[in-house]
Amino acid sequence: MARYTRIPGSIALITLMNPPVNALSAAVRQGITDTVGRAVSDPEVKAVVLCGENGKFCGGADIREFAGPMTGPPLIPMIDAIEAAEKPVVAAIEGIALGGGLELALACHYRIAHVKARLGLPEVTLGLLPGAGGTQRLPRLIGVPAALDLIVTGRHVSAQEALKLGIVDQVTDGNIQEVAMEFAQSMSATLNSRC
Ligand SMILES: CC/C=C\C/C=C/C(=O)SCCNC(=O)CCNC(=O)[C@H](O)C(C)(C)COP(=O)(O)OP(=O)(O)OC[C@H]1O[C@@H](n2cnc3c(N)ncnc32)[C@H](O)[C@@H]1OP(=O)(O)O
Repeated sequence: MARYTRIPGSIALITLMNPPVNALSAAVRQGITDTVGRAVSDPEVKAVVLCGENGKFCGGADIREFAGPMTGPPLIPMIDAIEAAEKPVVAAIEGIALGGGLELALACHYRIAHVKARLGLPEVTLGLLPGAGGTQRLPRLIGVPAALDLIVTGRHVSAQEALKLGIVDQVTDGNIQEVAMEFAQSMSATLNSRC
């Protein structure tokens, strides 16, 4: 599931809700698809913030659904729709952004991480390769050698290392949602002043 909240000041806050790690279950993918569509089509919304409930952004694919048939919206079109949104979309990364969770964040236009967050593409530890754009978006963002290191080792990086590598735009020890919403607001103001 994903909760949609309209924040005064023209921000839509989308919160992933799937305890314990807000993994991308069929219901979460459906929730993201629906709420992003709602935010994009609402003329009052100028920017979008994507976050996870209970201090965790997203743990990636829901490993509890691996045994069954795939249901719900596929991941790639959902992620591509975020990248294609004509309003700034900011990922507010707290706790973890792993696997498909990091791929989701990479499709956002900006990423803000809490200082204690960890990011990574651990697919290789499951015998997989990142399949939702991570092998394209990460090298474009940080270069091939650094991206390859993360993809083939599956190691997690701290928020500070992610900042140094260029995966995230800002690190904060403050309230991640408030910082991300302020950032989104200023990005939308900058974009609007240029139009
Ligand atoms: C539809 C998309 C299809 C494909 C593209 C995407 C592919 C991927 O995303 S592959 C990557 C999937 N994610 C992972 O491999 C992460 C695996 N988890 C971890 O590394 C760790 O659990 C953690 C770092 C997320 C948390 O570690 P820690 O704090 O030490 O806690 P636990 O390991 O004890 O886990 C707590 C709790 O969370 C459950 N859990 C963890 N990850 C997932 C997940 N991806 N899906 C569902 N549930 C997850 C874990 O089982 C524990 O549950 P219980 O407390 O009930 O045992």
